[in-house]
Amino acid sequence: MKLLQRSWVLPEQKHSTSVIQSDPDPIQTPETNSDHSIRIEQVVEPRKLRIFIVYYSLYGHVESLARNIKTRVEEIDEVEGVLFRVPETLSFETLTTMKVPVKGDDVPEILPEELVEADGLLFGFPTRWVVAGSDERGGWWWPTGGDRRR
Ligand SMILES: Cc1cc2nc3c(=O)[nH]c(=O)nc-3n(C[C@H](O)[C@H](O)[C@H](O)COP(=O)(O)O)c2cc1C
Repeated sequence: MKLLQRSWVLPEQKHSTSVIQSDPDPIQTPETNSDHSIRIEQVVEPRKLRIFIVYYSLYGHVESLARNIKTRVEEIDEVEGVLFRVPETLSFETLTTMKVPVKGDDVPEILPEELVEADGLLFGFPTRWVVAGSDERGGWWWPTGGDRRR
């Protein structure tokens, strides 16, 4: 479904907007009113709700869960699941010693400050000695600082 968005842009840059349902044909009609306000109508695609699925996974189990969750999330109409990795903080030597499989590059990394771009958040972290692994606790999660309140 597409939406027809009507905007009135006044000389002082003020504008009011109303959104109503419309047929699928795009329309874009700039007009000037007697009070010099400009009327703009445009058909817009309603944006899907974006749920960020943010995970850390050494051996792939949490990654597998995250990919499954993305599939399930996208069974909901107008919802998109977007996968993100927490950046790796372990060195290449440590990863090799721990026999960690090489990760694919189809899932981008995310920075804490980018979390606010999501409409919803789902996190997946493996348990390490009863708590979330230290990558999530120390290297990534705490720097979100004030953003956690948003
Ligand atoms: C060093 C280490 C410590 C772990 N500590 C715990 C723990 O305390 N409790 C638990 O249930 N699982 C623990 N696990 C198991 C992992 O949390 C579990 O295997 C998880 O699925 C691994 O996820 P990944 O394959 O995505 O890395 C530990 C695993 C490792 C390697």
